[in-house]
Amino acid sequence: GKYRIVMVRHGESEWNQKNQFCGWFDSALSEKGIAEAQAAGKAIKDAGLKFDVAHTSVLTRANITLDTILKESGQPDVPVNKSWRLNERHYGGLTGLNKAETAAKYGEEQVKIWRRSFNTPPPPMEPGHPYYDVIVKDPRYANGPSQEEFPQFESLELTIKRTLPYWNDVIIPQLKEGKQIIIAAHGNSLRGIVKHLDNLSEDEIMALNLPTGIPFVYELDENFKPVVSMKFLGD
Ligand SMILES: CC(=O)Oc1ccccc1S(=O)(=O)Nc1cc2c(c(O)c1O)C(=O)c1ccccc1C2=O
Repeated sequence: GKYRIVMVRHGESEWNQKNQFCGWFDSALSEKGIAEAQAAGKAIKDAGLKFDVAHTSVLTRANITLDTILKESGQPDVPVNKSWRLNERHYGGLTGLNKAETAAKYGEEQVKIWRRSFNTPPPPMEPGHPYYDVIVKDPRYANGPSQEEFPQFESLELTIKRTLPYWNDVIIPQLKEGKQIIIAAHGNSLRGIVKHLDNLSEDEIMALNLPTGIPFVYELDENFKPVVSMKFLGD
């Protein structure tokens, strides 16, 4: 196709390891997550993929995944653009809870509803929540979102709604300039891009769980329609 773009979901974080909702909390990569990022870098190197620019969220687990990939593939100086719009979904008041705590606090039925809902949000993260201040006051959000539009929770629908402007207003123009791009982001922000590219339904995108640390390639035609969808490296 006329255009090609590489994307990768960051590796396991320390909170993933404990089955805790992470969302906008800045959890580090676990040892396994670091190893996944190194393997991703090797796959990129073996595929001979070179980039002019890289995009990622403002969350460390995605940033380190990207840095590791760029270093492992011998291109440490690729300029990196960070945006909150590529952040993971904000799990609101569930942030930090694990499976048992979530079920204990809200009941299995509510969890089942949340799991299969595209537009039902989790409860808000209110001031006083253990992670409210560390997230809302993080200087990384100096360039947005503004205090008024700062999310206290996100449904998958809301996550996709704030990720797609980045695709349309930043990525597409750079593709048009002929730039080779890699995006290192999160399961739900990448779902937004994939749903848009492949015109997937709400149910189809909710059924898609992108694997961590395995880069995938899209080849797009002149209208940015996929001619190759989600080709995983190493396949
Ligand atoms: C694999 C796993 O243990 O997932 C966890 C982790 C923390 C809490 C609950 C669970 S669970 O086993 O109930 N599974 C589980 C639970 C949930 C979700 C989900 O995708 C999922 O897989 C959501 O997307 C989700 C989205 C928005 C609110 C709640 C949930 C939720 O409660």
